[in-house]
Amino acid sequence: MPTLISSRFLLFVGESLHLKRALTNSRSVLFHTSVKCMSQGEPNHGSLTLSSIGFQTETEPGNRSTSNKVKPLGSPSENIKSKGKPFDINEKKKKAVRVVEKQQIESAPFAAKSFSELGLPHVLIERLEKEGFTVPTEVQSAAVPTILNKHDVIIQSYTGSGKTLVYLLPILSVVGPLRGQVPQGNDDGGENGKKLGIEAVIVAPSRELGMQIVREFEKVLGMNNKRVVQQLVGGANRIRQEEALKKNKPAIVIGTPGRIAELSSSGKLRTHGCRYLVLDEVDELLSFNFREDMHRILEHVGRRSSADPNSSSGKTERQLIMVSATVPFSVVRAARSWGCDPLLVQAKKVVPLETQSSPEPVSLSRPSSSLSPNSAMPSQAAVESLPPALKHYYCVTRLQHKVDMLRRCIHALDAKFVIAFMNHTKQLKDVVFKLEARGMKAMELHGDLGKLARSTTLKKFKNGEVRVLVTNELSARGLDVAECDLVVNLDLPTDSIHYAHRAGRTGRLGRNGTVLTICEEPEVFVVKKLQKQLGIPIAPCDFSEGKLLVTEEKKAVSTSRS
Ligand SMILES: Nc1ncnc2c1ncn2[C@@H]1O[C@H](COP(=O)(O)OP(=O)(O)OP(=O)(O)O)[C@@H](O)[C@H]1O
Repeated sequence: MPTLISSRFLLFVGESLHLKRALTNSRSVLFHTSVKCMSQGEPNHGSLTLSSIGFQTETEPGNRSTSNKVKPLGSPSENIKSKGKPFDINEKKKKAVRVVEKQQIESAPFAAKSFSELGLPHVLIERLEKEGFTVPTEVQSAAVPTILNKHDVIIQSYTGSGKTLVYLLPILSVVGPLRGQVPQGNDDGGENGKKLGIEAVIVAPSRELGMQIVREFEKVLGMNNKRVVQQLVGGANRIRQEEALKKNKPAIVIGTPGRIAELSSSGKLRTHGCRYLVLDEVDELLSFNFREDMHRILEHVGRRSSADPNSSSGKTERQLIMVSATVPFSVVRAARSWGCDPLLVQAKKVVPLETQSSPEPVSLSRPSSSLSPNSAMPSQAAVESLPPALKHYYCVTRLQHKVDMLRRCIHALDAKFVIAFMNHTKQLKDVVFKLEARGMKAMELHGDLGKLARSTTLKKFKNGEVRVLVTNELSARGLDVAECDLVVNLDLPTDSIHYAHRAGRTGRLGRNGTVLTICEEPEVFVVKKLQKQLGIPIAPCDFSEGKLLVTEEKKAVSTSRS
């Protein structure tokens, strides 16, 4: 059902955006132009070549591209220079142009040995090194140069592979005090003391994820430059956010769809000059719940590139960056609607989106998907969404013994940071009570708690005061607790996408991690189907004498850590 609804939302957004254009002015024709722009290229279903991504030495019609030089990936300063020029968003006649430098994607360093290979400014690399970031991950190696070359992109890579830095680095290369050609010490985000307004909007589906992204930006920016970024998450004091926007004039805002849309509607957040729109956990942001807010954001944050080359709206062409570990076909469709010639970037490949032609069965994301005939097929949306080193198990027990099984598993694996997922908020308290009664420190985390309670709980979990975080889908996406060594499904996730995001809270950035699904006998076939959809082994297990025993094929093999 959620997929059906979200695809309806997409149709609604797509239709209404186009309809609006058609009704308001003659720009309706331009929609067709932009569609053409997306389908004109030669059919190419392999890796990119210069011609397949439309490399040309002439200026394209309209103002889409004005650059006629290909810069090799190894000339960082050139790359930065060409796009770092300040622009005056108030000068309406002078349309802001996003210069797309076509690049030879094959030369992307899919496993760069250092950040300096990626075309980032020196001052930014220095900051990264100070914070302990020395070697880029594979997806960072592939995606950072692609984004620096101004392509609209979908970034798909498994959980915990560092997708936040994938967009953070290109943005900070161009926006704020660490950008390429600005002398150090000028922390106003612009040249000659001029403020440039909001240049990047980053949208995340939950407050926790929004705040986490803010902290990642602040970490890289350093203490003295924190004010370049402003959080705009829901639940926080709106007046204070408005005052901070006025006073600090941040270049980058990060928030949840509701609060960003609210501030935009009230005129307190001006984003027409925005150059980057990032949708983190994009498949979640496309859900029905966010439809109106996302519609507002997509309409008001910059201007879709090539949507309207002759527009006099005064809006800047924005670069669209969509990110998730799971990319259902709805995201591909959305990227085609809202972006221009978007590329799909994965850890080891960069391909044009036209190659993603076959929509997966709609049933995939439905809660009932596990029962559908197609559900035993590997899911394009969810494969390669999980770190390969994760270990997956399931065990069978009665409903009333689930918490006891959870406790036995924690002891057997000597797990220190455990996240236990359930489907219904009301049941979380009961599990916390049972664990605490047996001397195991636990706390619940869900959306009905206030902002302060949520952040206090998370803080206590992160600093080790709480061993088990009992939570619902709220914590399934994006939450980054490096030490988390065990994820337990006390209730089955609704589908493989939800399984992937829950499981991905452990085993982050190459660490070890275990995922245990505790189910009842009649649910075992669902686990088998999840296993096939995700393309991973989920081994049956049991716990005996403080050890985890794999019970497959009647063999009992001890895999205890101790
Ligand atoms: N190159 C790097 N070197 C060291 N640490 C890194 C690097 N890149 C990212 N990290 C760290 O790895 C952790 C995971 O990164 P991040 O949360 O961006 O992953 P993700 O792919 O977005 O995960 P998810 O899909 O679950 O949201 C973070 O703590 C981040 O600071």
